[in-house]
Amino acid sequence: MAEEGIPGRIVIVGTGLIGTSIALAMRERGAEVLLSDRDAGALGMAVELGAGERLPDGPLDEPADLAVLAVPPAAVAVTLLDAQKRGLAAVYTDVASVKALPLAQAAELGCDLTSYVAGHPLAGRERSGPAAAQGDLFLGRPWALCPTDQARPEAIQAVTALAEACGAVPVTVEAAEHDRAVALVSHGPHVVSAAVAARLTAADETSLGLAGQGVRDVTRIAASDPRLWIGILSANAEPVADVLEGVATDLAVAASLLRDGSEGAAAHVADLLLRGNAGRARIPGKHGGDQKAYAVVPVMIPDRPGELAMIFQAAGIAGVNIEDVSIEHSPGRPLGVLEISVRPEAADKLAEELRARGWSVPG
Ligand SMILES: NC(=O)c1ccc[n+]([C@@H]2O[C@H](COP(=O)([O-])OP(=O)(O)OC[C@H]3O[C@@H](n4cnc5c(N)ncnc54)[C@H](O)[C@@H]3O)[C@@H](O)[C@H]2O)c1
Ligand SMILES: O=C(O)C(=O)C[C@]1(C(=O)O)C=C[C@@H](O)C=C1
Repeated sequence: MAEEGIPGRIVIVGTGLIGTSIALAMRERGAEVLLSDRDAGALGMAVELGAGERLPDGPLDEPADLAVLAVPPAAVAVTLLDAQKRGLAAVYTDVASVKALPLAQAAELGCDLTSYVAGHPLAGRERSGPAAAQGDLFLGRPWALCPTDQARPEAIQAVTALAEACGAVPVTVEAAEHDRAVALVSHGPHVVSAAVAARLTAADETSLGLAGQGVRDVTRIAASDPRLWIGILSANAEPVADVLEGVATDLAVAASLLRDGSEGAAAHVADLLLRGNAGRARIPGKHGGDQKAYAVVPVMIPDRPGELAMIFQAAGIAGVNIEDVSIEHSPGRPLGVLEISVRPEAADKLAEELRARGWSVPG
């Protein structure tokens, strides 16, 4: 039974990262979720993850409260038209990272704009597909809503309730203003991250071997799906180009000042760094609660076959559920660091079990 005040029956079209994350969040609130994707593999995996049931091919016995279109920006308007023709839901929303173009396309195709409220959760990951989905992805994050003048109040209310039920903070903003804003805080930074990461394609082994956390932080989002992102960037081309030109100017000036080498030049470069400090400080903290915080147990692992399996088995024997793992390799070294994320209350137990079995667990 769905909690009161939330859309109780939802259709999700597009069971990738965002669609499946919304589905998981809404399932946790007791909603009935019907899933659809043109990719049978993505759909099957979302169902297996417990995100919901398959949407039947034929008509529904009664329309769902809400349909969420979690498809790439270029597919939003056609998907909306199709969903409305099928009468899938009383209210429709999407999650695309750009808003003005899909809205214009929806109007051009003759979609019903009274039941449609465009949306965009400002939360995501550098990985695509249902396997990367997380039910707590949206906790405390802004969720932009861009209702047109034609949107019915009940439609706005239903989409607001979806965002809130996912733990996000709804922010109403006009579509063109949204697109300029995300060019600055999301799309521009994405290209800058890609440009920094692209320098590494020609890097030699010595340089790569010296990579620390700084370059990993700056390039995390450069690992994202280029097909999705070219669609986002080209649908928001002018605002993104404006941001990139500003960044390019700062970089060109910094390069020429560094070559100059004088004290005065260094002071000018320092000015860019200070502006960087000031800009970074202006990014607000998240509005609400944090995503689940896990404790990380680091384990030094010898580069030997079967080592990971034995560690996972030891965690199982200790009764500790592993939430996530990552491996830090030091190129050319016989040891790596396995970082095991577990619930904070389980961290000591796991560390003790692993130490007792001979592994080195620093800290
Ligand atoms: N990735 C992020 O960080 C992020 C964050 C917020 C919003 N968004 C937006 O969310 C949307 C989905 O992105 P994602 O990261 O989940 O991508 P994804 O690639 O993980 O998932 C997209 C899914 O849509 C399906 N799809 C594509 N066209 C379809 C169609 N016509 N009908 C049915 N299914 C279709 C694909 O098969 C895929 O399973 C995009 O519009 C994106 O701009 C992405
Ligand atoms: O954190 C990430 O990996 C993201 O890509 C998230 C991010 C962002 O730039 O904040 C990217 C695009 C989306 O439209 C919304 C969120």
